[in-house]
Amino acid sequence: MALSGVRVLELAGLAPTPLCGMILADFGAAVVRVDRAPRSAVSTDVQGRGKRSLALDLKQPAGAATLRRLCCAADVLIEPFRRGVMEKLGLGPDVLLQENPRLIYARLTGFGQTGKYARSAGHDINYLALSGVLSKMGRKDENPYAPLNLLADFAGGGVICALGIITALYERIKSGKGQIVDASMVEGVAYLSSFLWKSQNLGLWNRPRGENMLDSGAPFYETYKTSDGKFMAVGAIEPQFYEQLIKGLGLDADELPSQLSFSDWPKMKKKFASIFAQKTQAEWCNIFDGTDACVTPVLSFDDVASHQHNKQRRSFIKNDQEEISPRPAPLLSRTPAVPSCKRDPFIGEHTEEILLEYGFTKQEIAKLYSDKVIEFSKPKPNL
Ligand SMILES: C[C@H](CCC[C@@H](C)[C@H]1CC[C@H]2[C@@H]3[C@H](O)C[C@@H]4C[C@H](O)CC[C@]4(C)[C@H]3C[C@H](O)[C@]12C)C(=O)SCCNC(=O)CCNC(=O)[C@H](O)C(C)(C)COP(=O)(O)OP(=O)(O)OC[C@H]1O[C@@H](n2cnc3c(N)ncnc32)[C@H](O)[C@@H]1OP(=O)(O)O
Repeated sequence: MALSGVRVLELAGLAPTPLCGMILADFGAAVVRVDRAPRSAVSTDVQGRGKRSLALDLKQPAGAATLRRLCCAADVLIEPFRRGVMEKLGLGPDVLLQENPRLIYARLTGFGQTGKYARSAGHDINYLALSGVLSKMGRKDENPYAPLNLLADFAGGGVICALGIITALYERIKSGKGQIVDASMVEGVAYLSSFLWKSQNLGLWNRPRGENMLDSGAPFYETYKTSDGKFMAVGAIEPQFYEQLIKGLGLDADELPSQLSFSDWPKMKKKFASIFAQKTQAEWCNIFDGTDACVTPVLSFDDVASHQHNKQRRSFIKNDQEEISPRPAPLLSRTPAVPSCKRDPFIGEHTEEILLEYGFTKQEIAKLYSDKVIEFSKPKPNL
Protein backbone atom coordinates (compact mmCIF):
# COMPACT_ATOMS: atom_id res chain seq x y z
CA MET A 1 0.00 0.00 0.00
CA ALA A 2 1.05 3.57 -0.61
CA LEU A 3 1.93 4.38 3.01
CA SER A 4 3.38 1.06 4.10
CA GLY A 5 6.47 1.55 6.24
CA VAL A 6 5.19 4.83 7.67
CA ARG A 7 4.92 4.71 11.47
CA VAL A 8 2.27 6.93 13.02
CA LEU A 9 1.53 7.69 16.66
CA GLU A 10 -1.95 9.11 17.13
CA LEU A 11 -2.74 10.52 20.56
CA ALA A 12 -6.38 9.60 21.21
CA GLY A 13 -8.82 12.46 20.71
CA LEU A 14 -12.36 13.18 19.62
CA ALA A 15 -13.69 12.86 16.08
CA PRO A 16 -11.20 14.57 13.67
CA THR A 17 -7.91 13.01 14.79
CA PRO A 18 -9.28 9.45 14.69
CA LEU A 19 -10.39 10.04 11.08
CA CYS A 20 -6.95 11.35 10.17
CA GLY A 21 -5.32 8.27 11.70
CA MET A 22 -7.80 5.94 10.04
CA ILE A 23 -7.10 7.41 6.60
CA LEU A 24 -3.37 6.86 7.09
CA ALA A 25 -4.00 3.30 8.34
CA ASP A 26 -6.34 2.50 5.44
CA PHE A 27 -3.59 3.50 3.01
CA GLY A 28 -1.02 1.31 4.74
CA ALA A 29 0.61 3.25 7.58
CA ALA A 30 1.23 1.43 10.88
CA VAL A 31 -0.91 3.54 13.17
CA VAL A 32 -0.65 3.25 16.94
CA ARG A 33 -3.38 4.95 18.92
CA VAL A 34 -1.97 6.14 22.23
CA ASP A 35 -4.87 5.86 24.66
CA ARG A 36 -5.09 7.20 28.14
CA ALA A 37 -4.09 5.19 31.17
CA PRO A 38 -5.81 4.71 33.52
CA ARG A 39 -8.16 3.81 30.74
CA SER A 40 -11.86 4.42 30.50
CA ALA A 41 -13.96 1.30 30.11
CA VAL A 42 -14.78 1.85 26.44
CA SER A 43 -13.01 3.79 23.73
CA THR A 44 -15.03 6.61 22.20
CA ASP A 45 -13.00 6.18 18.99
CA VAL A 46 -15.29 4.60 16.43
CA GLN A 47 -12.72 5.20 13.70
CA GLY A 48 -10.08 2.81 15.00
CA ARG A 49 -9.98 0.68 11.85
CA GLY A 50 -6.55 -0.79 11.19
CA LYS A 51 -5.01 0.77 14.31
CA ARG A 52 -3.40 -0.81 17.35
CA SER A 53 -3.78 0.60 20.85
CA LEU A 54 -1.20 1.37 23.49
CA ALA A 55 -2.44 2.64 26.87
CA LEU A 56 0.00 5.11 28.39
CA ASP A 57 -0.20 7.64 31.23
CA LEU A 58 1.42 10.76 29.83
CA LYS A 59 0.99 12.62 33.11
CA GLN A 60 3.68 10.48 34.73
CA PRO A 61 7.25 11.48 33.82
CA ALA A 62 7.97 7.88 32.81
CA GLY A 63 4.91 7.97 30.54
CA ALA A 64 6.03 11.17 28.83
CA ALA A 65 9.54 9.69 28.52
CA THR A 66 8.03 6.59 26.90
CA LEU A 67 6.26 8.71 24.31
CA ARG A 68 9.48 10.61 23.63
CA ARG A 69 11.24 7.32 22.98
CA LEU A 70 8.44 6.13 20.71
CA CYS A 71 8.63 9.41 18.78
CA CYS A 72 12.33 8.83 18.13
CA ALA A 73 11.38 5.79 16.04
CA ALA A 74 8.19 7.21 14.48
CA ASP A 75 7.57 9.16 11.29
CA VAL A 76 4.44 11.00 12.38
CA LEU A 77 2.88 12.15 15.64
CA ILE A 78 -0.71 13.44 15.60
CA GLU A 79 -1.87 15.32 18.69
CA PRO A 80 -5.45 16.47 19.27
CA PHE A 81 -5.19 18.70 22.33
CA ARG A 82 -5.66 22.38 22.70
CA ARG A 83 -2.63 24.66 22.53
CA GLY A 84 -0.21 24.21 25.43
CA VAL A 85 -1.19 20.71 26.60
CA MET A 86 1.75 18.97 24.91
CA GLU A 87 4.20 21.65 26.09
CA LYS A 88 2.93 21.17 29.68
CA LEU A 89 3.72 17.46 29.37
CA GLY A 90 7.23 18.27 28.12
CA LEU A 91 6.25 16.88 24.71
CA GLY A 92 6.23 20.06 22.63
CA PRO A 93 7.65 20.08 19.11
CA ASP A 94 10.87 21.77 20.19
CA VAL A 95 11.65 18.74 22.36
CA LEU A 96 10.47 16.00 20.03
CA LEU A 97 11.89 17.46 16.82
CA GLN A 98 15.24 17.95 18.49
CA GLU A 99 15.28 14.27 19.39
CA ASN A 100 13.99 13.16 15.99
CA PRO A 101 14.47 15.86 13.33
CA ARG A 102 12.64 13.67 10.78
CA LEU A 103 9.42 13.63 12.79
CA ILE A 104 6.25 15.09 11.26
CA TYR A 105 4.54 16.68 14.27
CA ALA A 106 0.88 17.20 13.36
CA ARG A 107 -1.26 19.36 15.64
CA LEU A 108 -4.94 19.04 14.85
CA THR A 109 -6.86 21.69 16.72
CA GLY A 110 -9.90 23.88 16.27
CA PHE A 111 -8.29 27.29 16.42
CA GLY A 112 -4.64 26.59 15.61
CA GLN A 113 -1.51 27.16 17.66
CA THR A 114 -1.66 30.96 17.82
CA GLY A 115 -4.29 33.67 18.12
CA LYS A 116 -6.79 34.73 20.75
CA TYR A 117 -8.78 31.47 20.76
CA ALA A 118 -5.82 29.06 20.65
CA ARG A 119 -6.37 27.89 24.21
CA SER A 120 -10.18 27.87 24.13
CA ALA A 121 -12.42 24.82 24.01
CA GLY A 122 -14.64 24.42 20.98
CA HIS A 123 -16.35 21.99 18.66
CA ASP A 124 -17.16 21.68 14.99
CA ILE A 125 -19.96 24.26 15.03
CA ASN A 126 -17.66 26.88 16.60
CA TYR A 127 -14.91 26.33 14.03
CA LEU A 128 -17.42 26.44 11.21
CA ALA A 129 -18.79 29.68 12.63
CA LEU A 130 -15.39 31.34 12.87
CA SER A 131 -14.48 30.31 9.33
CA GLY A 132 -17.37 32.36 7.93
CA VAL A 133 -18.83 29.28 6.25
CA LEU A 134 -21.64 28.74 8.75
CA SER A 135 -23.08 32.15 7.89
CA LYS A 136 -23.75 30.85 4.38
CA MET A 137 -25.63 27.73 5.43
CA GLY A 138 -29.29 27.44 6.11
CA ARG A 139 -32.66 28.02 4.58
CA LYS A 140 -34.36 31.31 3.93
CA ASP A 141 -35.41 33.18 7.07
CA GLU A 142 -33.88 30.51 9.30
CA ASN A 143 -30.82 30.57 11.55
CA PRO A 144 -27.52 29.29 10.14
CA TYR A 145 -27.48 25.51 10.14
CA ALA A 146 -24.46 23.25 10.69
CA PRO A 147 -24.57 20.14 8.48
CA LEU A 148 -23.82 17.49 11.17
CA ASN A 149 -20.19 17.78 12.24
CA LEU A 150 -18.89 16.86 8.81
CA LEU A 151 -17.37 20.08 7.59
CA ALA A 152 -14.99 21.37 10.25
CA ASP A 153 -14.25 18.17 12.15
CA PHE A 154 -13.79 15.84 9.25
CA ALA A 155 -13.30 17.72 5.97
CA GLY A 156 -11.50 20.79 7.32
CA GLY A 157 -9.92 18.84 10.19
CA GLY A 158 -9.18 15.13 9.69
CA VAL A 159 -8.79 15.18 5.92
CA ILE A 160 -6.85 18.43 5.67
CA CYS A 161 -4.53 17.27 8.44
CA ALA A 162 -3.93 14.00 6.55
CA LEU A 163 -3.13 16.09 3.47
CA GLY A 164 -0.64 18.14 5.50
CA ILE A 165 1.02 15.00 6.85
CA ILE A 166 1.34 13.38 3.45
CA THR A 167 2.69 16.59 1.93
CA ALA A 168 5.25 16.86 4.73
CA LEU A 169 6.24 13.21 4.28
CA TYR A 170 6.72 13.84 0.56
CA GLU A 171 8.84 16.92 1.24
CA ARG A 172 10.92 14.96 3.75
CA ILE A 173 12.14 12.70 0.94
CA LYS A 174 13.99 15.73 -0.47
CA SER A 175 15.07 17.55 2.70
CA GLY A 176 15.41 14.67 5.13
CA LYS A 177 13.66 16.91 7.67
CA GLY A 178 10.39 16.72 9.53
CA GLN A 179 8.23 19.71 10.39
CA ILE A 180 5.21 20.88 12.36
CA VAL A 181 1.78 20.68 10.74
CA ASP A 182 -0.46 23.29 12.39
CA ALA A 183 -3.90 22.10 11.23
CA SER A 184 -6.58 24.52 12.43
CA MET A 185 -10.10 23.39 11.62
CA VAL A 186 -11.20 27.00 11.22
CA GLU A 187 -8.60 27.45 8.50
CA GLY A 188 -9.17 24.00 7.05
CA VAL A 189 -12.84 24.64 6.49
CA ALA A 190 -12.17 28.20 5.30
CA TYR A 191 -9.73 26.78 2.75
CA LEU A 192 -12.38 24.33 1.59
CA SER A 193 -14.64 27.33 1.02
CA SER A 194 -12.22 28.92 -1.47
CA PHE A 195 -14.83 28.50 -4.19
CA LEU A 196 -17.31 30.56 -2.18
CA TRP A 197 -14.77 33.34 -1.86
CA LYS A 198 -13.57 33.23 -5.42
CA SER A 199 -17.06 33.03 -6.91
CA GLN A 200 -18.43 36.10 -5.16
CA ASN A 201 -18.03 38.22 -8.26
CA LEU A 202 -20.08 35.77 -10.28
CA GLY A 203 -23.22 36.84 -8.42
CA LEU A 204 -23.74 33.38 -7.00
CA TRP A 205 -24.10 34.63 -3.44
CA ASN A 206 -25.58 38.13 -3.84
CA ARG A 207 -28.89 37.27 -2.27
CA PRO A 208 -29.69 36.58 1.39
CA ARG A 209 -28.99 33.12 2.84
CA GLY A 210 -31.29 30.46 1.42
CA GLU A 211 -32.20 32.48 -1.67
CA ASN A 212 -29.20 31.72 -3.87
CA MET A 213 -28.74 29.06 -6.49
CA LEU A 214 -26.71 26.61 -4.43
CA ASP A 215 -28.04 27.26 -0.92
CA SER A 216 -31.59 25.96 -1.40
CA GLY A 217 -32.90 29.08 -3.12
CA ALA A 218 -33.31 27.56 -6.57
CA PRO A 219 -36.04 25.05 -7.48
CA PHE A 220 -33.55 23.12 -9.59
CA TYR A 221 -31.09 22.65 -6.70
CA GLU A 222 -33.28 21.24 -3.97
CA THR A 223 -34.66 18.10 -2.36
CA TYR A 224 -38.27 17.05 -2.82
CA LYS A 225 -40.45 14.64 -0.88
CA THR A 226 -41.92 11.68 -2.72
CA SER A 227 -45.30 9.99 -2.16
CA ASP A 228 -43.71 7.27 0.01
CA GLY A 229 -42.12 9.80 2.36
CA LYS A 230 -38.66 9.52 0.80
CA PHE A 231 -36.78 12.24 -1.05
CA MET A 232 -35.21 13.01 -4.41
CA ALA A 233 -32.25 15.36 -4.86
CA VAL A 234 -32.29 17.70 -7.84
CA GLY A 235 -29.14 19.41 -9.12
CA ALA A 236 -30.09 20.44 -12.67
CA ILE A 237 -28.02 23.60 -13.01
CA GLU A 238 -27.00 23.77 -16.66
CA PRO A 239 -29.82 24.62 -19.12
CA GLN A 240 -29.48 21.34 -21.06
CA PHE A 241 -29.87 19.36 -17.82
CA TYR A 242 -32.68 21.59 -16.58
CA GLU A 243 -34.49 20.84 -19.82
CA GLN A 244 -34.34 17.13 -19.02
CA LEU A 245 -35.63 17.76 -15.52
CA ILE A 246 -38.62 19.64 -16.89
CA LYS A 247 -39.28 16.85 -19.34
CA GLY A 248 -39.05 14.16 -16.64
CA LEU A 249 -41.50 16.08 -14.49
CA GLY A 250 -43.92 16.13 -17.41
CA LEU A 251 -43.88 19.91 -17.74
CA ASP A 252 -43.81 22.06 -20.86
CA ALA A 253 -40.85 24.47 -20.86
CA ASP A 254 -42.80 26.97 -23.00
CA GLU A 255 -45.35 27.38 -20.22
CA LEU A 256 -42.77 28.05 -17.51
CA PRO A 257 -40.78 31.15 -16.54
CA SER A 258 -37.11 31.12 -17.49
CA GLN A 259 -34.84 28.98 -15.33
CA LEU A 260 -33.00 31.97 -13.81
CA SER A 261 -36.01 34.11 -13.02
CA PHE A 262 -35.29 34.54 -9.29
CA SER A 263 -38.66 36.03 -8.50
CA ASP A 264 -40.36 32.88 -9.83
CA TRP A 265 -38.20 30.48 -7.83
CA PRO A 266 -40.52 30.18 -4.76
CA LYS A 267 -43.52 29.50 -7.03
CA MET A 268 -41.55 26.97 -9.10
CA LYS A 269 -40.42 25.17 -5.96
CA LYS A 270 -44.03 24.68 -4.93
CA LYS A 271 -44.85 23.38 -8.39
CA PHE A 272 -41.97 20.91 -8.40
CA ALA A 273 -42.84 19.81 -4.84
CA SER A 274 -46.42 19.02 -5.76
CA ILE A 275 -45.29 16.96 -8.75
CA PHE A 276 -42.61 15.01 -6.85
CA ALA A 277 -45.24 14.23 -4.19
CA GLN A 278 -47.28 12.28 -6.75
CA LYS A 279 -44.89 9.34 -7.23
CA THR A 280 -42.73 7.12 -5.06
CA GLN A 281 -38.97 7.41 -4.95
CA ALA A 282 -38.63 4.21 -6.99
CA GLU A 283 -41.00 5.57 -9.64
CA TRP A 284 -38.98 8.77 -9.93
CA CYS A 285 -35.79 6.72 -10.20
CA ASN A 286 -37.33 4.82 -13.10
CA ILE A 287 -38.04 8.12 -14.82
CA PHE A 288 -34.72 9.83 -14.18
CA ASP A 289 -32.12 7.03 -14.02
CA GLY A 290 -30.08 7.02 -17.19
CA THR A 291 -30.93 10.65 -18.04
CA ASP A 292 -28.82 13.78 -17.55
CA ALA A 293 -31.51 15.50 -15.49
CA CYS A 294 -29.25 15.33 -12.41
CA VAL A 295 -31.95 13.78 -10.27
CA THR A 296 -30.98 11.07 -7.77
CA PRO A 297 -32.61 9.37 -4.81
CA VAL A 298 -31.72 10.61 -1.33
CA LEU A 299 -30.54 7.28 0.05
CA SER A 300 -30.79 6.36 3.70
CA PHE A 301 -27.90 4.58 5.43
CA ASP A 302 -30.08 1.44 5.22
CA ASP A 303 -30.33 1.66 1.45
CA VAL A 304 -27.03 3.11 0.38
CA ALA A 305 -24.89 -0.05 0.27
CA SER A 306 -27.46 -1.97 -1.74
CA HIS A 307 -27.97 0.74 -4.36
CA GLN A 308 -26.95 -0.72 -7.71
CA HIS A 309 -24.37 1.94 -8.53
CA ASN A 310 -22.68 1.68 -5.14
CA LYS A 311 -22.77 -2.11 -5.35
CA GLN A 312 -21.16 -2.05 -8.78
CA ARG A 313 -18.30 0.07 -7.45
CA ARG A 314 -18.10 -1.78 -4.12
CA SER A 315 -18.27 1.61 -2.43
CA PHE A 316 -19.23 0.13 0.92
CA ILE A 317 -17.49 -2.67 2.78
CA LYS A 318 -18.32 -5.09 5.61
CA ASN A 319 -15.91 -5.98 8.40
CA ASP A 320 -15.65 -9.24 10.32
CA GLN A 321 -18.50 -8.08 12.57
CA GLU A 322 -20.73 -7.52 9.53
CA GLU A 323 -20.63 -3.76 10.14
CA ILE A 324 -20.97 -1.73 6.95
CA SER A 325 -18.87 1.36 6.34
CA PRO A 326 -17.62 3.38 3.36
CA ARG A 327 -14.62 2.02 1.46
CA PRO A 328 -11.59 4.32 1.64
CA ALA A 329 -11.44 6.88 -1.14
CA PRO A 330 -9.98 7.73 -3.57
CA LEU A 331 -9.20 4.51 -5.43
CA LEU A 332 -5.53 4.23 -6.38
CA SER A 333 -5.07 1.97 -9.40
CA ARG A 334 -1.84 0.18 -8.42
CA THR A 335 -1.72 0.63 -4.66
CA PRO A 336 -5.28 0.95 -3.42
CA ALA A 337 -6.11 1.21 0.26
CA VAL A 338 -6.78 -2.14 1.89
CA PRO A 339 -8.91 -1.40 4.95
CA SER A 340 -8.65 -3.82 7.83
CA CYS A 341 -11.64 -6.13 8.32
CA LYS A 342 -10.90 -6.61 12.01
CA ARG A 343 -12.82 -4.97 14.83
CA ASP A 344 -11.42 -1.76 16.32
CA PRO A 345 -8.77 -2.27 19.00
CA PHE A 346 -9.58 -2.36 22.69
CA ILE A 347 -7.76 0.26 24.73
CA GLY A 348 -4.32 -1.11 25.59
CA GLU A 349 -4.79 -4.27 23.53
CA HIS A 350 -1.38 -4.01 21.87
CA THR A 351 0.63 -2.17 24.52
CA GLU A 352 3.23 -4.89 24.95
CA GLU A 353 3.73 -5.81 21.29
CA ILE A 354 4.07 -2.16 20.28
CA LEU A 355 6.65 -1.39 22.96
CA LEU A 356 8.65 -4.49 22.00
CA GLU A 357 8.48 -3.45 18.37
CA TYR A 358 9.75 0.05 19.25
CA GLY A 359 12.78 -1.45 21.08
CA PHE A 360 11.67 -1.64 24.73
CA THR A 361 12.89 -4.69 26.63
CA LYS A 362 10.58 -7.07 28.52
CA GLN A 363 12.10 -5.80 31.78
CA GLU A 364 11.39 -2.17 30.90
CA ILE A 365 7.83 -3.05 29.99
CA ALA A 366 7.32 -4.94 33.26
CA LYS A 367 8.58 -1.91 35.21
CA LEU A 368 6.29 0.50 33.35
CA TYR A 369 3.41 -1.86 34.06
CA SER A 370 4.13 -2.23 37.77
CA ASP A 371 4.49 1.57 38.04
CA LYS A 372 1.04 1.88 36.38
CA VAL A 373 2.47 3.93 33.52
CA ILE A 374 1.07 1.53 30.92
CA GLU A 375 -1.91 -0.79 30.82
CA PHE A 376 -2.73 -3.98 28.96
CA SER A 377 -6.11 -5.22 27.89
CA LYS A 378 -6.63 -8.69 26.62
CA PRO A 379 -9.69 -9.32 24.45
CA LYS A 380 -12.10 -11.70 26.12
CA PRO A 381 -12.68 -14.90 24.12
CA ASN A 382 -16.16 -15.20 22.68
CA LEU A 383 -18.37 -17.49 24.71
C1 LIG B 1 -18.72 17.66 17.67
C2 LIG B 1 -17.45 16.86 17.84
C3 LIG B 1 -17.38 16.11 19.09
C4 LIG B 1 -18.23 14.88 19.06
C5 LIG B 1 -17.71 13.90 20.08
C6 LIG B 1 -18.78 12.96 20.57
C7 LIG B 1 -19.08 11.97 19.50
C8 LIG B 1 -18.34 12.36 21.89
C9 LIG B 1 -18.01 13.46 22.94
C10 LIG B 1 -18.35 12.85 24.29
C11 LIG B 1 -18.65 11.40 23.98
C12 LIG B 1 -19.49 10.64 24.98
C13 LIG B 1 -18.85 10.65 26.38
O1 LIG B 1 -17.46 10.28 26.31
C14 LIG B 1 -19.60 9.74 27.38
C15 LIG B 1 -19.87 8.34 26.83
C16 LIG B 1 -18.61 7.49 26.84
C17 LIG B 1 -18.89 6.08 26.38
O2 LIG B 1 -17.67 5.34 26.39
C18 LIG B 1 -19.46 6.14 24.95
C19 LIG B 1 -20.73 6.95 24.94
C20 LIG B 1 -20.54 8.38 25.46
C21 LIG B 1 -21.94 8.99 25.61
C22 LIG B 1 -19.70 9.20 24.47
C23 LIG B 1 -20.34 9.23 23.07
C24 LIG B 1 -19.54 10.08 22.07
O3 LIG B 1 -18.29 9.51 21.81
C25 LIG B 1 -19.34 11.49 22.61
C26 LIG B 1 -20.70 12.15 22.69
C27 LIG B 1 -16.23 17.75 17.74
O4 LIG B 1 -16.30 18.89 17.40
S1 LIG B 1 -14.72 17.02 17.99
C28 LIG B 1 -13.54 18.32 17.83
C29 LIG B 1 -13.16 18.83 19.14
N1 LIG B 1 -12.08 19.76 19.06
C30 LIG B 1 -10.82 19.40 18.92
O5 LIG B 1 -10.48 18.24 18.83
C31 LIG B 1 -9.82 20.54 18.85
C32 LIG B 1 -8.57 20.34 19.70
N2 LIG B 1 -8.90 19.91 21.01
C33 LIG B 1 -9.43 20.69 21.95
O6 LIG B 1 -9.71 21.88 21.76
C34 LIG B 1 -9.71 20.03 23.28
O7 LIG B 1 -9.03 18.81 23.32
C35 LIG B 1 -11.20 19.80 23.55
C36 LIG B 1 -11.85 18.97 22.45
C37 LIG B 1 -11.93 21.12 23.69
C38 LIG B 1 -11.35 18.99 24.84
O8 LIG B 1 -10.81 19.75 25.89
P1 LIG B 1 -10.28 19.05 27.21
O9 LIG B 1 -10.18 20.09 28.25
O10 LIG B 1 -11.13 17.85 27.52
O11 LIG B 1 -8.87 18.45 26.75
P2 LIG B 1 -7.48 19.20 26.46
O12 LIG B 1 -7.47 20.59 26.96
O13 LIG B 1 -7.14 19.05 25.02
O14 LIG B 1 -6.46 18.39 27.34
C39 LIG B 1 -6.40 17.00 27.36
C40 LIG B 1 -6.03 16.58 28.76
O15 LIG B 1 -5.93 15.18 28.80
C41 LIG B 1 -4.62 14.80 29.22
N3 LIG B 1 -4.23 13.60 28.51
C42 LIG B 1 -4.34 13.34 27.21
N4 LIG B 1 -3.87 12.12 26.92
C43 LIG B 1 -3.44 11.60 28.07
C44 LIG B 1 -2.81 10.38 28.42
N5 LIG B 1 -2.55 9.45 27.53
N6 LIG B 1 -2.48 10.19 29.72
C45 LIG B 1 -2.76 11.12 30.65
N7 LIG B 1 -3.34 12.31 30.38
C46 LIG B 1 -3.66 12.53 29.11
C47 LIG B 1 -3.75 15.99 28.82
O16 LIG B 1 -2.55 15.98 29.52
C48 LIG B 1 -4.67 17.13 29.20
O17 LIG B 1 -4.65 17.28 30.59
P3 LIG B 1 -4.77 18.74 31.28
O18 LIG B 1 -6.19 19.21 31.02
O19 LIG B 1 -4.49 18.50 32.74
O20 LIG B 1 -3.76 19.63 30.61
